[in-house]
Amino acid sequence: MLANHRFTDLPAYSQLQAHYNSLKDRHLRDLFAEDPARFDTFTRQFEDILLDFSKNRITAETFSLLAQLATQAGLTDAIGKMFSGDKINRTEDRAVLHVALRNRANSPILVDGKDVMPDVNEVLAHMKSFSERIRSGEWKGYTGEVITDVVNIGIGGSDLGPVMVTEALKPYADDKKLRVHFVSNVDGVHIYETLQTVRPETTLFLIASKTFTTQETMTNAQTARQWFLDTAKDEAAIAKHFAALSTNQKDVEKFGIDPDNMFGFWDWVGGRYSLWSAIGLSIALYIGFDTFEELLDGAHAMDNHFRDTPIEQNLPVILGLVGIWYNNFFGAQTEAILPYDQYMHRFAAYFQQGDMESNGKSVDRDGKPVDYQTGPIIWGEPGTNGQHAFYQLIHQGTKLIPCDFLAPAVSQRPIGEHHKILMANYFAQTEALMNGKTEEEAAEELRKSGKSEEEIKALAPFKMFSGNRPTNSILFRKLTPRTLGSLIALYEHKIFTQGVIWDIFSFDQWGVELGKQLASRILPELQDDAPVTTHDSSTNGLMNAFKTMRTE
Ligand SMILES: O=P(O)(O)OC[C@H]1O[C@](O)(CO)[C@@H](O)[C@@H]1O
Repeated sequence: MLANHRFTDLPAYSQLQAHYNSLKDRHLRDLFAEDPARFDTFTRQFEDILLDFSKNRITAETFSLLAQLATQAGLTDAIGKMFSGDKINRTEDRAVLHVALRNRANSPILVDGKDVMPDVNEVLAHMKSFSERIRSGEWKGYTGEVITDVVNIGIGGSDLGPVMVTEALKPYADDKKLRVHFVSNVDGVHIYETLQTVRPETTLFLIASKTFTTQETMTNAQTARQWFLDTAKDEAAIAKHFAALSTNQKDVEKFGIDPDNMFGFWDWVGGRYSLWSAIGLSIALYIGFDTFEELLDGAHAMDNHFRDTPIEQNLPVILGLVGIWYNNFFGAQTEAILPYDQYMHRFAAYFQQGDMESNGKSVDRDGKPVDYQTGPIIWGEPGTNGQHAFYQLIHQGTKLIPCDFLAPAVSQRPIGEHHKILMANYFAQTEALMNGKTEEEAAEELRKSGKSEEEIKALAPFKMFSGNRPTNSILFRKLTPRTLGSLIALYEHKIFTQGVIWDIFSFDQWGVELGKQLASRILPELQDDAPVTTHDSSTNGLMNAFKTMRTE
């Protein structure tokens, strides 16, 4: 059981508060000028991944106080408890063991006295044999043709991870053995458009749902089933074209999926942490099982680092602490994740769920309302596209937006000067955000461009940049499966670190239930033309307008 604490009662919290008051007006320019070794002081390396957190509004004292905050919150103990299978997800009475899914050391991990590793290994072996049969063409569809397309039907954690990873690791699917498609939205448009591009004879559907009850997924799955049967005509053919990735064997069988095509996982796998489990089958099919294992290896290596490394050297902990510094002391509301790698274009979207569904909580572990900020709003797009969209606000707006800049040193597609141009932008952005441009510098530039003193006076205030805007730079050698695995685990453990320090439960998601409940209450009311009167005037009014618009 994790010991509860009140975040704002931790001794380091008040020390940080006082320290914040003395540091808040200091400029990063000055911090760099004062300490020529700042880069060395605030850089950490893990395998091929370099984390430079020197462009943050911190000093050695800040860092030491933040580390004390983590210690006082019992972080080391909490990490140990997660890794040893304690039921740290108390509101659901579950262990939290995505680390077991990639426990390449295969050391026993006990839940209720039973080692989970044999089951993990059995499902991995099933995924291996299944994916190899499909990829080699040994597995045939009901007409004897090989499978060419895989459609993963799932939503949230049963979609975002596989989408993000298959996009990120596209170069590892250059053998083009299979195409993968993802259907998540219950909007019929999504499945319609996908089904336009595939043939029933050569398509494998993966119904990915931990619970196998999610309305969106079950609706899409039934539509896919019907579409398939419209051509195949024979229910027996389903066994060759449908597989289930789920913890709910009973409902999988009810759906008519062959138990041999079911890939199980367990209640101790959170949906948003499940890409390493059976939910990753679309990944294994796309890049091959051996490459999928490299992804697991990378995550495992980061797990070991997180579990075994002292706080001040621990990359996920550092990211978590720096985030807390801005979230709880500077009052920053959001954090941007900005990958300078087009293959990582869904990385921020993936961690929107990862972070916001985990730490978007407002009661502490005692069930009491918190009186401090918890999880940040996560957002971002790949560079350089973001530069031409929202960076204006990051550079000159009124909000403080801490940003993570991620980039590979080696491009997967080295074409001409592209990568150097991309990286020039990567380096330029963090430098610009840190230094800014003073009004005098702006005036001098205008003078050089031949403007009159009057014009200079009028324009300089618009052309100056305050700077002092914090960034982390995460530079890695190349976006290999191993590195991607490590990067994902890095952010997962950052989320864990922050949840522990804020004393909240990061592994439930009750906040998504109310909308689901109301949607199922509303659905029957949309089945006829009768006026709706059971809700507030806005909801009644909108539902009645909807009915009218459909009949006009
Ligand atoms: O895999 P399932 O059970 O269909 O759930 C899908 C998603 O729905 C949620 O429960 C709520 O959005 C997520 O946590 C989960 O990833």
